[in-house]
Amino acid sequence: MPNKSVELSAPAKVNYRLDVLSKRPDGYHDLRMIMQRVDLCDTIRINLTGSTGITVTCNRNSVPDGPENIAWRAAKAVLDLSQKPVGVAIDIDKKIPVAAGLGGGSSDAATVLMGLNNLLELGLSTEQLMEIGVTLGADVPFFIFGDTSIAEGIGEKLTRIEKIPRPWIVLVNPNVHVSTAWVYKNLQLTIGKDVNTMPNFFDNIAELCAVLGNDLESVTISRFPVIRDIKNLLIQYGAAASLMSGSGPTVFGIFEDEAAAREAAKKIATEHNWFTAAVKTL
Ligand SMILES: C[C@](O)(CO)[C@H](O)COP(=O)(O)OP(=O)(O)OC[C@H]1O[C@@H](n2ccc(N)nc2=O)[C@H](O)[C@@H]1O
Ligand SMILES: Nc1ncnc2c1ncn2[C@@H]1O[C@H](COP(=O)(O)OP(=O)(O)OP(=O)(O)O)[C@@H](O)[C@H]1O
Repeated sequence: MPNKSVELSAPAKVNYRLDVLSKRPDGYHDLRMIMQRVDLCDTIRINLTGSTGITVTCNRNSVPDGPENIAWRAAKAVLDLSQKPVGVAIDIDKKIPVAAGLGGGSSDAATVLMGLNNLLELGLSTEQLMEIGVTLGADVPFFIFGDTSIAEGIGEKLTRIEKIPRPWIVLVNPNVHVSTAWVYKNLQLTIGKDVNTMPNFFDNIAELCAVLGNDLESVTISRFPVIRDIKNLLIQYGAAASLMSGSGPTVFGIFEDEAAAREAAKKIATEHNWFTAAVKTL
């Protein structure tokens, strides 16, 4: 069994829409979101080792390497379940900004769950992997599900979007870290929020742009006003719409085509010392 290994891509996500519906007794919030994967990926190398135990290495100092790493906890969950006498060495080549609203840690964890399921030949179904995933983090099931989805519950109830355009996206991150827990804690819930169902069919980019929204945006902007400046800059440089992703601070702009996205990303990167990337939607 040992000496088997695999190298996998763990993509980032953006939230096209994030409605917070209510606060639950357990402190989490019921949400309704539209989630989309984008082609900005961490590379995850998973090696089965002869000795037992889990190690995580990463090219970024700010990412923890022990049990605090969500990828470590994903490996632990699978090893506990499998009862096989193997160890796991995980190496993360981080490309996704950390604590950025792009779901990087969640995607790493989902990739480890799926990768180990294959390497150890456990035969766990997508549903079983998603059930393990939600015990690690609310965004993890989405990355196992894969497709562009409406996510409900705390993020674990996923419905495939029937039709949606695949625009280019420009990501801009002003190099500050945002704590997701802090954002939810500082959110003032709107009483009597409209909880109508979310559309799951979009004919074109205009229809998609019309539905964009994020209830967490004003909370994070109150702490980091630069997010509003980035939203405006993306529109100025040709985005059809712009929005903060997840709990932020990363802002994304929607572009019809690759050339326009790359041009906007280049201008912003030249003018500002921010993380900037033009990426495809997956
Ligand atoms: C902001 C989003 O990224 C949008 O996709 C997610 O809602 C957050 O997903 P995540 O980072 O995987 O979340 P977790 O690691 O499970 O939770 C981090 C913290 O966010 C808060 N949290 C998260 C999800 C949720 N539905 N309600 C919450 O209130 C909780 O305070 C929790 O302690
Ligand atoms: N594999 C990992 N990659 C990145 N951060 C990790 C990882 N494991 C643990 N962390 C910790 O988790 C925190 C959140 O990181 P992450 O990049 O997942 O946030 P995020 O992009 O805001 O996620 P979300 O969009 O789900 O809220 C960081 O402060 C980091 O220290």
